[in-house]
Amino acid sequence: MTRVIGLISGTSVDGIDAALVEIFGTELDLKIELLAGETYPYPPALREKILAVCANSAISMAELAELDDTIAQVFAQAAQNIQTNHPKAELIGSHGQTVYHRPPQQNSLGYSLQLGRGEAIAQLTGINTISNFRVADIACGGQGAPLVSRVDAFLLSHPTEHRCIQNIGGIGNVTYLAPRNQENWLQSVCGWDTGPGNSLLDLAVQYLTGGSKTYDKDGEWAASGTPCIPLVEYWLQNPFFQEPPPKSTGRELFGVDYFQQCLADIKKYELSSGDFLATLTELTVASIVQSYNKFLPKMPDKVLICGGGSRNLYLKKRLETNLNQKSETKIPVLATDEVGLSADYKEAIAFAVLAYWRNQGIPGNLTQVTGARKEVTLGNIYLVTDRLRVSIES
Ligand SMILES: Nc1ncnc2c1ncn2[C@@H]1O[C@H](COP(=O)(O)OP(=O)(O)OP(=O)(O)O)[C@@H](O)[C@H]1O
Ligand SMILES: CC(=O)N[C@H]1[C@@H]2OC[C@@H](O2)[C@@H](O)[C@@H]1O[C@H](C)C(=O)O
Repeated sequence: MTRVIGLISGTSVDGIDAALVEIFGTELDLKIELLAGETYPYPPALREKILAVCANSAISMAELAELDDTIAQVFAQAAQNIQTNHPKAELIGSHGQTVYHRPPQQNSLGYSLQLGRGEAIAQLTGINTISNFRVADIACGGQGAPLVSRVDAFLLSHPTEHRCIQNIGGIGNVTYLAPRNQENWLQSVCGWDTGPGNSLLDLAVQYLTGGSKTYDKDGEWAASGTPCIPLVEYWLQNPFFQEPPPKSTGRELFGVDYFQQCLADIKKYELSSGDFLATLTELTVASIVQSYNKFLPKMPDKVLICGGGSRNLYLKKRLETNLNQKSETKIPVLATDEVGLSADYKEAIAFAVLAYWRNQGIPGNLTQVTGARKEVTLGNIYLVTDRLRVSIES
């Protein structure tokens, strides 16, 4: 057993998800025990700065260095806090904070930058730390995302059920899992970014409330409105939604500029604020279901949702309705908690597992998901215990 801390702050930039887990086995026998899970909100000024950088505001190299170190410090503090009243962890897997993601183009590699450098976290915590998970996959021509699919496969596949594991964070991403009893089940895993999760919804709530609210709690505001389907159908014409996998995205596409365009588009319709939020929710839901209909080998028996959007009751209801519009048999939408894996901390758990695999030389990517030429171990290892130095001193 290895005790590992997983750390991540995603595209919602709402805070650091920390998970303290005990990990057993390797792949087919992989098991995890969640000892503690917590979200540590960013200080408001730091969140503002990160969101500005994510929205492409220019910063100097000195400001970039300072931001990288500040994020490393708050990540290190989260690692210390999550261990309170628990035995010390042996390893940290830190995703860091994505501030820029550029999928590979025709003849050029992708690029993905996560701030909160692992070498600083290692020194601040005194715990061996693994970070920078995306670059090895990108160097092999991959998208560098989504990386949770291999972890989903070994933690959430079922002997006989076809499952979709749908993350609804700032951005949405899916992993399709064929039954484990099926021959070559691992090779038949697929996955991709589906498009906006909560990113546009959050921007809309912040716009409508002058910043006094940052999200639509439980989807109550959207539930008071009616989605404008013609607008959703117009937005779904965006090339991203037609693009076959492998594909990844971020706030670079579904961020502030896209939101401003949505605002301009609604001017032609007399939408209430509830209608506007219902319509943005419908875009998230319709982009998910359309990608299943277009790119899955078959529709799943069950959809398991995770990420903050899994708490949005209106979104969950609309997803279930949309999924079952054409389906003969009812496809239930459940939170991953229902199958024993925390919907809130699944991504943090995933990076704990990816670090654990890196430490054992086990690859972390699935080439059929990211499009990388080969499977590779993911992450840079930063050691604080140097065996050589100990042997010289002793
Ligand atoms: N009770 C709730 N009701 C509705 N929405 C919620 C609720 N709690 C959280 N959310 C939504 O979830 C978002 C945060 O989700 P999450 O932490 O999964 O995003 P993330 O991990 O940063 O994104 P990504 O997975 O794209 O990196 C919030 O910004 C909010 O929109
Ligand atoms: C560059 C980046 O941070 N991408 C995120 C984003 O947020 C959701 C989706 O897009 C996913 O592909 C990815 O993160 C998760 C943890 C992943 O790599 O699986």
